[in-house]
Amino acid sequence: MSHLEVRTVPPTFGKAEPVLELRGITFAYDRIPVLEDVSLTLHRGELLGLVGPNGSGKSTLVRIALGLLRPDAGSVAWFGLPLEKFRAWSRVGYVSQKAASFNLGFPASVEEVVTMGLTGKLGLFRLPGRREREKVREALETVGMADFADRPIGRLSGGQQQRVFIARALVSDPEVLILDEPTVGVDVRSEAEFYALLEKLNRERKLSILLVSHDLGAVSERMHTVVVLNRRVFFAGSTADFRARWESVLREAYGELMVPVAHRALGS
Ligand SMILES: Nc1ncnc2c1ncn2[C@@H]1O[C@H](COP(=O)(O)OP(=O)(O)OP(=O)(O)O)[C@@H](O)[C@H]1O
Repeated sequence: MSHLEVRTVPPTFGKAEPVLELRGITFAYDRIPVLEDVSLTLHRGELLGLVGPNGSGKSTLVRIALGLLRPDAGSVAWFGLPLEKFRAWSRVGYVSQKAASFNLGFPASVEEVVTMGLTGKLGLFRLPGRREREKVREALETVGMADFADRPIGRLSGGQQQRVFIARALVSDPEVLILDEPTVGVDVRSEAEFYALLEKLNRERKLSILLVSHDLGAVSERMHTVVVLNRRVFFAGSTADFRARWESVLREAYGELMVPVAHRALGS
């Protein structure tokens, strides 16, 4: 992927409004420490890649950001409001790691699955009206899945399912999207399309995106900023800065073994 243009951080990020701010997050499952003094800021309009080896605490950090787990220390703020006071969750779209391995026997149609993304706005038992159905269609069009609206979700490929789950997260018009390893089990072509979709959403809908990923190559080329996590933060900055010193960062964060692998992934 080395032929792709390397993006740098738009200089406005430093001044852009923070969408999500994690400060000094420390967390342990029982007594096993998983995160130590982790800070991370996602600004408006930023494409941020959160990378780290297996078990480095990425999903845990996301779950803390979403208020699904309570940190032992540190704070979370959304749009400048402390998590405890933040209620406007329709501003935040989330696609979990498990979305790509959806139960193939699940009978709901693509349209129904995306409509579920409106539950917060609709209430559980109200049927969607014309306006809501338009929103669902619009979200499916954005991800290129409008032709599949009537198809049972279980009869789609992993990459197609992933797009449907992104549509479900988009249907409430969020300002930020959190994606936890959504390209697991997806082929290279779908992966390239996936990054193109993220760029489109960022450009056209001004979405801020936090992407959890293992793919150092794609993240360092397609995102604006990168955070390298392994219990603590080993790097946070622009992808251009990361590419200038990735070898020492990865040696520290992942260990020596990762360096030759990363050489291939980063195409250098
Ligand atoms: N519910 C849990 N109870 C106890 N330990 C857990 C739990 N969930 C995760 N862990 C442990 O916490 C650590 C961090 O896990 P986490 O899922 O946050 O890592 P990750 O970086 O997202 O990993 P991966 O890249 O493999 O998805 C791991 O050692 C994991 O085994």
